[in-house]
Amino acid sequence: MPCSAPLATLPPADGCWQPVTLAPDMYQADAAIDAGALACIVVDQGRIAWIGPQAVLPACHARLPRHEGRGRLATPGLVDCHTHLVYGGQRAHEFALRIAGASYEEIARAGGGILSTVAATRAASEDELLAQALPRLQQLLAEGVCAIEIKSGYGLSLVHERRQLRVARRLGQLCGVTVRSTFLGAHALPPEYAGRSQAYIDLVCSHMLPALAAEGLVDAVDVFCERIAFSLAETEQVFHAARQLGLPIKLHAEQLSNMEGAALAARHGALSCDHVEHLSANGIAAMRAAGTVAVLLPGAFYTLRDTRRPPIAALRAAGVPMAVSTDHNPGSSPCLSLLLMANMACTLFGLTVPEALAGITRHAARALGLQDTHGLIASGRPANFVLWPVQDGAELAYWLGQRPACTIVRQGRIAA
Ligand SMILES: N=CN[C@@H](CCC(=O)O)C(=O)O
Ligand SMILES: [Zn+2]
Repeated sequence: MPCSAPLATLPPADGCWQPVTLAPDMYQADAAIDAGALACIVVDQGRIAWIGPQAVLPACHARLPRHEGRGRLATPGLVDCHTHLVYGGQRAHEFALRIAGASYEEIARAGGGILSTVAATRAASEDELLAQALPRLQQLLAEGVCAIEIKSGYGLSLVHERRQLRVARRLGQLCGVTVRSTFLGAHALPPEYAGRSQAYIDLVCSHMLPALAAEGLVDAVDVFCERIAFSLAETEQVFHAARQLGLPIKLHAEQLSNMEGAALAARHGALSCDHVEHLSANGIAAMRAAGTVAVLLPGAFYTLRDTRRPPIAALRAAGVPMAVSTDHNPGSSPCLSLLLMANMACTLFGLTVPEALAGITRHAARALGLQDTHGLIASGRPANFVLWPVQDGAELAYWLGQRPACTIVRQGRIAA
């Protein structure tokens, strides 16, 4: 599997990758490339050193080894910007309950849903969580993912949230992939705090978050703002705590109802608001003003057989960047294909193909604050790109359940 070998043992990608074609809007060339012209990507010491037409490759790069590009289509490494990849167990029985007519909210209110995964996650050791998450990550990486967000939120106590975040860090090291870890302690009310929501949020803000941040385990902070989770006031309290620690924020916003969480998050400078099926005009305006990314999660929409689509036309008209992610989790989106999500963003939500491809690269990188290093092929950046055996970028969103045999350069190494 692609990440079972330590990154350092994989062959370096240094050299001239040619000939390749470059997907439009996914690169910044150092010399103008005519549409469809064969190009070259130069990697030196693990970084992209030059991009341009083969014909004008600077002599200084000619000494580098040559890698066969076979005319393949080059895109940046994919970015999966919203996952809950580390957890114990699975929830297939809830799938059966929903098919029989129960709703996600009803299952959650009856003590299932997120809380059933909390029980399974707490029961697992750190090594067990790692062993369960690793094959999931490997599947995503095999499809070209080069950066991924992993949230906590199935521990809901200091010791158990720490365990999830530590596994996220270990996965990044083990697989040589950029992992952004997001603290989602305010994902659900743990059973031992039933009826004491404010006390739990106080614990999250004054104890759990500062301790985990001090251990270097937190890159961003998220909240599930919803009628089955946390209120607007509780959400804002977590945002204040995050900002005091200088941590960026994100929000699970307007998934099942309009809580006006997106507007609140945007006012706090959120990197992203995610789900957003019930997003209001007010929320869109605030996101536009703040430059907040809308992260679309068609896997959850599909799995929960939702009928309310995110307001794509209004987001597009406002110029709010739209990212697309798997939302991999055992309840609402047990999905391990970002390309399938690009397909569904088109078919279910009405994104254009270029929008969907920007959604799993450039805009997804921005949703993680990684816009300067990921999501675009450009000189000076770490070498993260994929060479696809297709002629047309539309093929990436077109095939259903097919994993193209691609060449993957991740963190300057040939990973596949
Ligand atoms: N909506 C909240 N959190 C997850 C689902 C978590 C679960 O059901 O386990 C989501 O993003 O869809
Ligand atoms: Zn989520």
